[in-house]
Amino acid sequence: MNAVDIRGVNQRYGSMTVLHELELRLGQGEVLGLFGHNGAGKTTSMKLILGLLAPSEGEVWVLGRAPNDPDVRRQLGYLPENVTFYPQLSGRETLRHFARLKGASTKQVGELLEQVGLAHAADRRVKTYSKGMRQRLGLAQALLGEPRLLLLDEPTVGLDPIATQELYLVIDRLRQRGASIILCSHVLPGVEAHINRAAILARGRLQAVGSLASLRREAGLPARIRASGLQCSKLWLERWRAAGYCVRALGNTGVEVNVPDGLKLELLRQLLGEANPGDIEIQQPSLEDLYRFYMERAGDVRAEEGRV
Ligand SMILES: Nc1ncnc2c1ncn2[C@@H]1O[C@H](COP(=O)(O)OP(=O)(O)OP(=O)(O)O)[C@@H](O)[C@H]1O
Repeated sequence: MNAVDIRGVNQRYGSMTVLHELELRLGQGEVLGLFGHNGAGKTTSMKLILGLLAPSEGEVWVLGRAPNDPDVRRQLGYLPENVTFYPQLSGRETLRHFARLKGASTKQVGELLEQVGLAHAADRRVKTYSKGMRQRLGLAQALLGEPRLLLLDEPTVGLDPIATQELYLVIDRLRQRGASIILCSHVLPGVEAHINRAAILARGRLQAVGSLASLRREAGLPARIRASGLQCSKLWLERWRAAGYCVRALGNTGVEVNVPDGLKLELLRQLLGEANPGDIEIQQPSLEDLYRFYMERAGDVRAEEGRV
């Protein structure tokens, strides 16, 4: 049984269709990154999973049942994009309040505050919390009741780099415990190591879904090899340019070459066998490179939104 099964969903607001033939599955214990431009349909997809919207056409199944089934709701944790709390309550009181609403045990509260790094501020009023602290409290709220499925909308907004890393570690731990997670984000750097698959949505259509390795294969984007400390870098520049590679000099002794994935090892063998580089750096296409590729393939979204 999948944690989430979205089959052939078209979603309309009035006469506007914002999701087209959406097919998306989330396996148990899997972390899926859902990425897309503003207005791509990420929050709408989340609302369908939460049972806050019924699909105009198609089916949505969550943990094998209808999304609005009360049993499913108890097993769901949600961190909304703009999380708000009662400013007069302390962090601890806030979590207790949400635990009662959710029918979860309040015994977890102390442990959760510890887990998100808020134990020291547990009894301070939320109005004195920084944005990052409120975001972490939002995450603790989503974790109440040990949900089997977590939906995190922009969880790293407002977090500093160390707090962001800590949040990813929490996600890793939850995955190890078998939770299934959908993580929506505009912040791509750093997230790739913490997701199993990425789904890229543009204009309400799923452009790609898969592991980073499979998206790299499908997109066919080149890897970048940088060699430095070469005695005859000009020779390598000319040789690779003649072979049709995109290549540029890096200072007097370095070369950068863009090479299709299948030819990467061959070029590395040449370099190591025939030259004596001081250092070699290999850069695979990043999640940002892949995102850009699929967005461009979907058409210029910014033009449609009137931003260019
Ligand atoms: N209640 C609504 N009524 C009408 N249109 C809506 C409503 N909610 C969203 N939309 C439209 O649906 C489309 C998808 O919106 P959605 O909020 O799902 O996008 P998103 O990918 O979450 O965007 P963002 O990254 O900006 O949060 C947008 O064109 C948006 O204007």
